[in-house]
Order: sequence, then C-alpha cells, then structure tokens
Amino acid sequence: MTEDSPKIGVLTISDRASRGEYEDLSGPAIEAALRDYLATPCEYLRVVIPDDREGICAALRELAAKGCSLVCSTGGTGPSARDVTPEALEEVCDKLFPGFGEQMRRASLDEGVPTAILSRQTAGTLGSTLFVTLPGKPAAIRVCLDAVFPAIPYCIDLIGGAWLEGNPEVVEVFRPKQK
Ligand SMILES: Nc1ncnc2c1ncn2[C@@H]1O[C@H](COP(=O)(O)OP(=O)(O)OP(=O)(O)O)[C@@H](O)[C@H]1O
Ligand SMILES: Nc1nc2c(c(=O)[nH]1)N[C@H]1C(S)=C(S)[C@@H](COP(=O)(O)O)O[C@H]1N2
Repeated sequence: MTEDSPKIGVLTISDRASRGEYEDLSGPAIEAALRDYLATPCEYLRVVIPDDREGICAALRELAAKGCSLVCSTGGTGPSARDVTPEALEEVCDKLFPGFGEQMRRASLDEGVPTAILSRQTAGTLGSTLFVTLPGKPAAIRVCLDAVFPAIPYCIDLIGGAWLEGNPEVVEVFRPKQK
C-alpha cells in the first residue's frame, strides 16, 4: 500500500456499539469482505458513530472529503425511530441508486430472512464517492455485499473514483467497457 492507494470508508452506525455496549462486528465484517473481493491494496478508514442524523451526514461528508472512492455503512436502516441512515444518505448525496437496495433485499430474502424487507438499505453518490448502506446485523454483511459488489468498481469508474481490481478467484467484477 502507498500514499496513493485507493481509500475505502467503513462506517458503523449504532448507538450501542458506539457506547461500547457491544463489540462492533459488522464494521470488521465489511472490511474483511472488501479485502477478500479486491486485488487492489486499499487503505481502510473505520469510524463508529451513534444513530444521529447530523452526525451521520457529517461522517459521510468527511469520508468523501478524505477521498474515499467507496464508503460502506452498517446499521440504522430499519424502522425504529432512531434508524435514520437512509435519511442522512438522501440529504448528502447527489444521486441515489435504489437498485442496490432492491438487489440486497432480494439476496437476503433468498437466504430465508423474511425481515429483510424491513431494511431501507440503499446507495448513493456524492462527487466521486459511492456510499452503500447495509443492515446492522453482522450476518447480513456478506450476503448483501456479495449481491452488489460486481457492479461497484464500474460505478466508481463512472463517477471518477479509484480503479479497483477484483480478485477473480472470489468475485467476477462486471465492467461493460474496459479501460
Ligand atoms: N455493528 C454491530 N456489531 C455487532 N452486532 C451488531 C451491530 N449492529 C447490530 N448488531 C446486532 O444486531 C442486533 C439488531 O440490530 P439493531 O438494528 O438493533 O442494531 P443497532 O441499530 O446497531 O443498535 P442500536 O439500537 O444500539 O443503535 C443488535 O441487537 C446486535 O445484536
Ligand atoms: N441479510 C439480512 N438482512 C437483514 C437482516 C438480517 O438478519 N440478515 N435483518 C433485518 C432486520 S430484522 C432489520 S430491522 C433491518 C434493519 O436493520 P438495521 O436497522 O440494523 O440497519 O435489516 C434487515 N435485513
């Protein structure tokens, strides 16, 4: 890894994890999945914050300003009063990509999780940063990321982010146009 390595943000949004009431397992699960998919060495910026809308907006903007090409968050996508991750995402983004949420929910339903429809998980871009929001449960991370990762590097190409090479032994990245 060098100073110019692509940057990836991993944002855990959880009242209890941020207070240390339980160990954050979902942030590390995101980083482990991305390290598995990506042949390109990346720098990972990990942040843990409570479910506060202004704080989430600030963290998303800060990770984008630091040059992250991709930011994956976990938590705060559900129906509870303090679940406000999608609202913060909408406030911050230039464009929203509801197809990510549709695909991730479909994958979770196919895994036999009927409550997958309770997650308002989605994706959006701010400049050359792609944000993908995932549910809080550690077990949801790999299911959801596996379902959408093949489209992520090309999306980042199109918004002018870093070139991310997939590891073909783990995932087949889909690029309709080659560099
Ligand atoms: N980052 C995380 N690490 C480990 N377990 C998690 C994490 N986020 C959620 N969970 C687990 O999933 C369960 C349900 O998630 P829930 O949506 O209540 O989480 P949350 O929104 O992170 O919690 P909180 O109410 O503290 O903000 C939690 O009780 C916890 O067991
Ligand atoms: N794959 C998968 N998706 C899942 C779940 C899960 O356990 N596995 N939990 C669901 C539940 S119970 C909720 S309430 C929503 C929202 O979770 P969040 O508020 O922690 O983001 O994600 C849903 N999606």
